[in-house]
Amino acid sequence: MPGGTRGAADLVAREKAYCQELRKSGEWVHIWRCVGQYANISVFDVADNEALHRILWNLPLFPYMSIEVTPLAQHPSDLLVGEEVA
Ligand SMILES: O=C(O)CC1=CCC(=O)O1
Repeated sequence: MPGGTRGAADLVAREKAYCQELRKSGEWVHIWRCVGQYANISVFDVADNEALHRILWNLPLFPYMSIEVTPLAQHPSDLLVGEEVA
């Protein structure tokens, strides 16, 4: 990473602020740490592929990440099926 330790710390701080902004807006629904790895699993609720692309592209750590995207659909056994989800 450019800027050594201080540059890395700045990027991580910007990543956290960006994440928290999107958590508050509701587009970044979950973020979980993968145990024993510097990795996370996140769930996004976005309008379309373009919205997800914009979010990921603008991640401060994006240039240093490996990202795998798995589109999800509602499961028919989900207790929330048929209910209005806020
Ligand atoms: O620490 C990570 O997994 C990278 C990251 C993404 C959002 C955030 O706050 O940190």
